Amino acid sequence: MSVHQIFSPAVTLRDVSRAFAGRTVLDRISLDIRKGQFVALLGESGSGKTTLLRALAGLDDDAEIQGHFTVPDHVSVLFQDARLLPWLRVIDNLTLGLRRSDAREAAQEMLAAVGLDDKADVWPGTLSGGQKQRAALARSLLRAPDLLLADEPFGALDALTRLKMHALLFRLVELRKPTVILVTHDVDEALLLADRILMLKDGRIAEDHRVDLSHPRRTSHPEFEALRLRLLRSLGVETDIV
Ligand SMILES: Nc1ncnc2c1ncn2[C@@H]1O[C@H](COP(=O)(O)OP(=O)(O)OP(=O)(O)O)[C@@H](O)[C@H]1O
Repeated sequence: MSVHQIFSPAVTLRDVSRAFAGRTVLDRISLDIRKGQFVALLGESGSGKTTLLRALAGLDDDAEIQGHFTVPDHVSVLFQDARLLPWLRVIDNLTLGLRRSDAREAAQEMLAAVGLDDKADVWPGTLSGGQKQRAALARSLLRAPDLLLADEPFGALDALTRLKMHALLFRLVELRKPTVILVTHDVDEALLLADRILMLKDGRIAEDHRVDLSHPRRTSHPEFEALRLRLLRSLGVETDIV
């Protein structure tokens, strides 16, 4: 591996701006994210997190984006709703569009990895919310993305299922080490999973924190708690009542 490969970032943004009807949402954002880094993107509601993610995912109108950004070739996107096609069985949702001869075997393995090995042949409509999200995660990771863009993937799940999904996502990401950008409202989720936490405010990256805590992380760790309070305050939460 050359020095260039080691240090070249997976994602770069240079003066990226996006406005809707003349109102600036992203304001000349410049950023480098290194390969394999797990980045959590926080920000108040309406601060532009989804807008930024959609731009990187190629889901926005290129003509409307100013500035320049680069992402790797293989990008997977995970949304809050699992977006499984209801007329395809779970395994066919996973293999849809996959061009590899062992697609079914690989999909079955991935389903096993997310604890859904017995659900391959059922219809998505028969799955619980957590199971759908696990299937969606399996579908994303089956594509072996270099970059995983996740927009509040666990936002609609109950607290217990969320915690299980955190552990699952962390375990699967550790195996393949894609670069991850996770949009979340949940400060604890960001602190439990991410190496780096970005705070979006007024269209800019207002804060950029490195999280050096080892895994598994404990919410009771003093550094965890200190950063948690700081992030909550930045999000406008009165921290004396949380
Ligand atoms: N297609 C659109 N047309 C007009 N305005 C838009 C469009 N998409 C987003 N916006 C505006 O851009 C701003 C940022 O929206 P965005 O969804 O990126 O915020 P967010 O940080 O992801 O919010 P939330 O945390 O509530 O999901 C909002 O004011 C929103 O109304």
